[in-house]
Amino acid sequence: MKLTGLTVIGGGQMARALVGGMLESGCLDAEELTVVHKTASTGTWWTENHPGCTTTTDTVAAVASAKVVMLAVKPHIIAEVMTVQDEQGNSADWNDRLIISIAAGIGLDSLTEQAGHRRVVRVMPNTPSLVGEGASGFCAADGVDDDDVELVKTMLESVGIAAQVTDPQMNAVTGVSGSGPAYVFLIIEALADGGVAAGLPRATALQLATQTVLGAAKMVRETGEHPGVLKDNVCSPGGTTIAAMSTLEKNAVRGAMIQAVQASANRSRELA
Ligand SMILES: NC(=O)C1=CN([C@@H]2O[C@H](COP(=O)(O)OP(=O)(O)OC[C@H]3O[C@@H](n4cnc5c(N)ncnc54)[C@H](O)[C@@H]3O)[C@@H](O)[C@H]2O)C=CC1
Ligand SMILES: O=C(O)[C@@H]1CCC=N1
Repeated sequence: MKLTGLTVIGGGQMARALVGGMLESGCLDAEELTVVHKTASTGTWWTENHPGCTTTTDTVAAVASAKVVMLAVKPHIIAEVMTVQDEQGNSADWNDRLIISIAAGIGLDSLTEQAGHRRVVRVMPNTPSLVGEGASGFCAADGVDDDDVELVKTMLESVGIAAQVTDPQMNAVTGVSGSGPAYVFLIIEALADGGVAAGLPRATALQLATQTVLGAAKMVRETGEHPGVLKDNVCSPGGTTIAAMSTLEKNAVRGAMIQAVQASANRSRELA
């Protein structure tokens, strides 16, 4: 299934990753994409990186020409976008369009009220969508039919995996996978720092750290084993790893990670 008539409002980091991944996967052609941007440099980025797409600052016209509208601005800009008017004072017509919001925190009740209809899907994607390894959660309002759900799943699965959850669970999705790449980037950076501290050249340490995270994630996914079992398999009795694990537990890394997820989920609730 190909996506046609997509207008994306806000062409920043997440739109670049998600829509960039969809274009790369072939689920969307650049000719079917319109990006509404605020700054000239963002418009230039899209036309240079995805030739064939349309860029504009006219939200009202871009909504009028769309079948599907993706809201990819910061949460506090959503209300401004939904009530935008053009120079002639015409408002955007959100009717007859599937609305997909990727804004953290903004729930379906608020989105449907602002859209004036209930054909609305809330998505929480993540930036690895850019390389086809995204993890997205989504929930749909009751005006969304099975075809729309299939379309959204096709779109998200073209860049990774997609899990359908409830609207309240979207905050937890934000804590785990929306914000999650940042935690993992921090871990990779810290692993590499440790390698440098132990005497490795920076480039070698970063290469080994990156591949280790990739390999460990792939093992969990492909073996289906519980991560605790896989961890135990690395810990030789009296060996190096259990010495390291003891240090990680003393420094409460497990608790820190749980609290990080909760902090992100709580912040997502606050953004509502
Ligand atoms: N960055 C991430 O990893 C993720 C972000 N999100 C959500 O995606 C949304 C966008 O976040 P980012 O891409 O990180 O932010 P960003 O700041 O990189 O992108 C937002 C873009 O919207 C533009 N913009 C502002 N007002 C506008 C308007 N009236 N019309 C058109 N464009 C306008 C800005 O100039 C900017 O280019 C947020 O709601 C965020 O919660 C969701 C999942 C992950
Ligand atoms: O930090 C943020 O608010 C956004 C939402 C999830 C990831 N980035």
